[in-house]
Amino acid sequence: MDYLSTLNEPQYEGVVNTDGPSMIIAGAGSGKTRVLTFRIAYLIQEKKVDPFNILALTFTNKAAKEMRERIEQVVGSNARNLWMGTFHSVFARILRAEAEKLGYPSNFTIYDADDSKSLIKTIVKEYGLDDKVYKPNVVLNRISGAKNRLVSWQEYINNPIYAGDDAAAQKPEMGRIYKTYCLRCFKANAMDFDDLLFNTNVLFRDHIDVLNKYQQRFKYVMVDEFQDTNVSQYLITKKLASVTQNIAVVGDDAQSIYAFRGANIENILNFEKDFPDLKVIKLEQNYRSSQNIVKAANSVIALNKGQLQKTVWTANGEGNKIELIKAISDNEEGRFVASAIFEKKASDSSKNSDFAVLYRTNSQSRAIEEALRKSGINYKIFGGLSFYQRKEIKDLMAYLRYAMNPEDEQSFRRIINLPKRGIGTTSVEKIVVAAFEHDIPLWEVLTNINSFLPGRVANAVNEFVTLIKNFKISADTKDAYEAASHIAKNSGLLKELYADKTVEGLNRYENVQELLNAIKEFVDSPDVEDKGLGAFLQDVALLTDTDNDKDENQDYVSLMTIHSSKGLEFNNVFIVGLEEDLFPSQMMLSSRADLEEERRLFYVAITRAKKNLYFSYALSRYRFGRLMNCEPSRFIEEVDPSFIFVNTRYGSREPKLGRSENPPGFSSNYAKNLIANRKQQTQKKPLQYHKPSANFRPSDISELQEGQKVEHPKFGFGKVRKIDVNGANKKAQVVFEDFGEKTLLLAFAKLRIVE
Ligand SMILES: Nc1ncnc2c1ncn2[C@@H]1O[C@H](COP(=O)(O)OP(=O)(O)OP(=O)(O)O)[C@@H](O)[C@H]1O
Ligand SMILES: [Mg+2]
Repeated sequence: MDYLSTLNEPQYEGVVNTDGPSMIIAGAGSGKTRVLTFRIAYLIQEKKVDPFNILALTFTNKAAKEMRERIEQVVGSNARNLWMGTFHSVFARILRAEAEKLGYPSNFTIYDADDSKSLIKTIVKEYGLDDKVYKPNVVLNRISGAKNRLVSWQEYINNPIYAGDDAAAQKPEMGRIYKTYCLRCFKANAMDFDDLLFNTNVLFRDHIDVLNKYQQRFKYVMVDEFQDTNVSQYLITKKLASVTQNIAVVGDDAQSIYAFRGANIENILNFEKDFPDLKVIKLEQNYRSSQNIVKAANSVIALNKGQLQKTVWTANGEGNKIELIKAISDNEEGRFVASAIFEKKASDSSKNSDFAVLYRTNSQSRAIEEALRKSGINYKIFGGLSFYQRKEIKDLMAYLRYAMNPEDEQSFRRIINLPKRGIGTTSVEKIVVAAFEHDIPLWEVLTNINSFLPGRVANAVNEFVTLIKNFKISADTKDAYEAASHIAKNSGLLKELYADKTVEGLNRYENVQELLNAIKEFVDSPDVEDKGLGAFLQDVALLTDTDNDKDENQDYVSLMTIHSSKGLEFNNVFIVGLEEDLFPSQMMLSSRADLEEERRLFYVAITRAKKNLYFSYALSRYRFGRLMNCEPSRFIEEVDPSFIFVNTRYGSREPKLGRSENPPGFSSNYAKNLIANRKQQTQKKPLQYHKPSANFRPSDISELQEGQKVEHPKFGFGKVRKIDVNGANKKAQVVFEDFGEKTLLLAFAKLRIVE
């Protein structure tokens, strides 16, 4: 068995000790995921366990897919029957099978965060409450928090301790909104993401026979990234494994980064209590990264007080130091990243897929994206406004969802007047309220609309009903692709998009075609058993940020948030935007616990790198629509400086922003300056614009030359780097002393030529 011979001693223990509970809490890159993968292969191949009896819970569907592929390499296609996926996808599947026990039909809809928010908005409005007090986001977070602690709306209302004592909880109507939200979801045959876990808990609590069935089925349970499970997820796992006790969990407390979403690090302690026969396995050797990277990561995480003691070392070579790059602006940062990738590819023939750019927030991708595009480097953004969040895609998806479930209120609202049928929002409200007040299904109101609305609108609704009935037949009788094509065509959506001949319109049309392609692919895939529309919709509803991996065979640089990068590895990693208030995030500075979570996030980012790691920061950046002056992140300074090298080749243009010129981490004064600056500047101010000189008069710039010095009324003095005569739009690229490079359209630019 050659795959076992590649394991070190404790990894081997983790693989072959398949009976009874075990837990591996170990540092990044030490092979935890690999142990789980091999353990499954071992169960199937050596222990002759039927894959049907194995359940493996991963953090993303992508991780599940990769594990499955690796297992298939060992055991062959037999691995297909494994149950492996995210908590949400596995339990959505169980809930579909058992839905009627909870009073749901099996074709229930899964509401995404937008659906949930818009439902909350509606409820807040219906109650005549102020949506500045009851912000949909805040309310949703609160409801989500309650569900993840398994606090039902009844408990929330009856027992104020559940509501908590923070500002959000003090709002008196929160309980009522929670209640109505749940009732409306139920009525719409819909579950939100948190319900998938909450309802699984209810199912296993109230239906012992069902629990027994799954306990017997899943004889071996495994959980990756255990540190990020919440209470609700933990309870489900615990219950499933409580009979056989064959459970293995792996994780790293130093990588716990979802406390803000209810992940509970105490699950590690609970696990020890709940499974007293536990075998604890330690992995200490990191196989992923160079010495420099491992040591740098250790030096950072050592600053956290609340960590379990762990050793992480590597036998890998020393490797290169971390390169630190300073940029004047976010755009320049993007260009540096692009140049560094370009040069690295040229020097050692790396592929695009060897690179990842990691950032704290999705909005940072813009500058990086632009620079990569200009350099002709293929890239892909994970997360953010993904394909499935685009309007035209959501529109068609709403039709598909509605054809499956005519009680789905959010989809109904989206499509009832799309394309326009003359059914206004007042009529829509009347319909929804009628269903609620009479306590009848929405579909019943629609099919008896003449009793509720006056003639003209009623006629329009009747036409809509006929259309949906027709769609329903096709959803019930055809495969997902045929049904979706039929619906796209006959709903009028495609026609409307086709009629729009603008570039955006064309794009939208192509996006819809692309969705149909994706459905075709789904239907054609040998891994898919159920080829119906419902199965496809469920698949899409449960996509996680890193899943959207359609063009797998292409070679691209990965752009993603650090949160999404968990568990992944790349030869070369850029951590960009290492600036105070961005990373660590401004919102995470209020308590030591929050700052420690940010630091763990930094640790996760560092440990994604195998060979080369780059840090970058910009001295100014557009945020919230304003140009902000930024300071380098404290995290840069927290890395032991002996592992860092300042790359002045990229960051050579010194800005004049009154900052300390010392690169972070290199001078003992640096920390003092940083602290002093931070105290002075608790509130970030936008950069001061230039005051034009007294003799400022715009010059005739039709003759503007490269190399000339100019004055701009806002950006001050600068030098013309390049003039671009491309068609009618003559542009100048000017490097301003204080604002970095700007591209100005000469037809509009007010410039004084100084010399
Ligand atoms: N014994 C080994 N021999 C060779 N390579 C190994 C060994 N163990 C792990 N690796 C490799 O090290 C890398 C990290 O392993 P893995 O992803 O399983 O670590 P992990 O502990 O799950 O990391 P993370 O905490 O980031 O999720 C992988 O490329 C894996 O193939
Ligand atoms: Mg892992």
